[in-house]
Formats: sequence, structure tokens, C-alpha cells
Amino acid sequence: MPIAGKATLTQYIIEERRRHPGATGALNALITDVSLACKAISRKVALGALGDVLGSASTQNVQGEEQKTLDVLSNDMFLRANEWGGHVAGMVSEEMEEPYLPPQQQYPRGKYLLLFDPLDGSSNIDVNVAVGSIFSILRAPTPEADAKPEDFLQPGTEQVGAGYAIYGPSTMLVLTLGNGTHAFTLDPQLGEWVLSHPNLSIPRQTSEFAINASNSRFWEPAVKRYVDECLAGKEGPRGIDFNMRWIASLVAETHRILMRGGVFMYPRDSKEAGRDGRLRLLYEANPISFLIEQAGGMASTGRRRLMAVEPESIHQRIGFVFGSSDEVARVEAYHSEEPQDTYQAPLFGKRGLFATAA
Ligand SMILES: O=P(O)(O)OC[C@H]1O[C@](O)(COP(=O)(O)O)[C@@H](O)[C@@H]1O
Ligand SMILES: [Mg+2]
Ligand SMILES: [Mg+2]
Repeated sequence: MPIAGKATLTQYIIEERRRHPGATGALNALITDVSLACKAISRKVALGALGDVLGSASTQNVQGEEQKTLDVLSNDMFLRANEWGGHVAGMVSEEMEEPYLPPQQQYPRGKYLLLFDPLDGSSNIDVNVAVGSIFSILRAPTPEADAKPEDFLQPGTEQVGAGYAIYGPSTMLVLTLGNGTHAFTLDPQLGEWVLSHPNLSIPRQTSEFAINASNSRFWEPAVKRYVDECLAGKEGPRGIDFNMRWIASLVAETHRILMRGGVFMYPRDSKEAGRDGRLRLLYEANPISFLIEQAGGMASTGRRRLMAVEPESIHQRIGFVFGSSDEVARVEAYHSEEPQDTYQAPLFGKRGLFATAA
């Protein structure tokens, strides 16, 4: 029985399965397991200091980043919730250098690959700002066998499902199975995800952008030009005032854009040699792109469709621009119009607002 006329997550995925007559139910079961991990993480996050889970784990992950206690705990919850069902052939996590294969003697191998960022935006935990978990589901090239590292290197267009949970004032799960993007709110009393926002749709136009402006001296000319024009407001070439946001939590920024539009940029920059961007392709940018496209938005590297990128390594980083389609298309156009070092931005010059030279 739907709750207050709204479907639950279980009812929604059963209904979705009817579109695929040959389906075995394994994908539904996997999504249920993922959503269970998210409920467990939500409980831990909500306890905050009382759960004794804040602060650093005093370890580093494969990318050399400090691991928070909750990063490690959340990773463990994802692994435990998803290994026993026998639906995955292997998992890739931000927190683990190599793909994880569930112990063979205990758990059977399934036909899916699960890739996840168990806790996204973890620099925000200690200050009680929204964080989340992001996941992507691919088909295992060899079902029922141990997944090989190269099996995970599939472009985002191959995803069969993707989503995130956001642990904010309310806990929500936002999901796509390739048939629209839908948001479920967790009813904490019932422990049920209830379909509160079906068929999300991102407006094509927006006057809100999100970027970490402290990186401005490392940006490429096209990004400088785009931001500069937004900052120039009514008097500038865009002729409107823009609003700016930066939460430093990809799930929270994505959620805002899915709810009211906007554009997010963590573009390729020159901050660290040999690094294309900040965000990870397989378990951050690809699943967010799938959700954004299914809600009518655009997701790009800044130059081309992000989900078309052929991955080269499991922890690969990438430039990422997504949101309202008119703005993302504009950023792509600026990249093709502005070859390196051509744009002399007034706001980024010697005496500008974001001065780049002393
Ligand atoms: O610290 P910065 O440069 O503002 O970067 C923030 C970005 O880093 C992230 O926190 C990276 O995710 P993790 O916390 O999972 O490493 C994103 O959520 C966010 O968009
Ligand atoms: Mg992350
Ligand atoms: Mg993370």
C-alpha cells in the first residue's frame, strides 16, 4: 500500500522491473542492499559527536587524502551490505586502492559491478554540513566470475543505475535506472524510502553558479571568462545578476541543482601537475552525470559529454561541469572559442577582483 499516496523505493523498483520482462530481480536486490548501507550511514552521521565517529582516522586513502573515521566506517558499511547478496562480481571504492572481491568461499559472484564514494564531502562532517554517498552500477563483462580491474573501465553511458544518498536535514536517496531521476525521502520512523520527488527536471536556464573561487589562478581562460561574465552581473555581457554557492560537498551541490537548477564547475585546472580535475570519474562524475542527464540537464568535462569518456584507471580524476543545459553548453562553447592564454579578464588581471599577479 503506498504511503500517503506515494510509492516506496521497493514499490518503485518492482514497477521499473516490469519494463524488463527478462529481469531476474538481481538489480532490485542490489539497490535494496545499497539503500540499506545508506540508511546505516545516515544513522551514524546523525549521531554526530554522540556516536564517537567524528574526526580523523589518522590514515590516508589511495589518493593521499586524510581519511575521516566516517570515511572508513561508511566504506565498511557499503562492503558488508553489498557482498552477502551475491549480486556483485566486484566493487570499487574511493577508499580502496584495488577493486574489492568478496571472499569467494562465503559469497557467490553476481552480474553487476558496484562503484562508490562511501562518504562524499567528508571535510564537512566535523562542521555538521550535509554529506552523502554516491554509487554507480555497471554490468560485469563476465558475470558470476571474479571482476578484473579493467572490467570497471567502462564509459558512463554503460551505467545501468546510479544514485546518491544525501544526509542533510532530511535523508534522501536520489536514483536513476535510466528512466528519469527520482528522489525518495527516508521516513525515519518507518525506515522506508518514500517517493517524494518523482521525475525531477532541471530548468534549462539559471542565474546561479557554484565553483571554488580560491582556485581561480589555476583556471583555464574559458572558465575565467565564464565566471568573470557571471560576476559582472547586470552591467556585464550577460545582462543579469548571478548568485554564487560553494558547499564543498558534491552531493549537496547536485541536490540543489536537481531541485532548482544551477551550474556546478570543478574544471580541469593547473593546480597539480598531471591531474585533470579534482573529482573522480568512475564513482563521482559518472553517476552524477547520469542523474543530471536523466533530469534533462547536461554533464560535461567542459569540452564534451562526460559520460562518453573512456576511463583509463579506476581512480582517474576529471574536469566536471554540469547542471542547467544552456549554461553548460555556454561553458563548452567558451572552451572551443578560447584557446589557452587568449582571454584577458578584467576581474583576473593585476588589479582585478581575483588578481593573479602581485
Ligand atoms: O575542497 P574543495 O576544493 O572545495 O573540493 C570539494 C569537493 O571535494 C569533494 O569533497 C570530494 O569528495 P570526497 O569528500 O569524497 O573526497 C566533493 O564533494 C566536493 O565537490
Ligand atoms: Mg567524493
Ligand atoms: Mg569520499
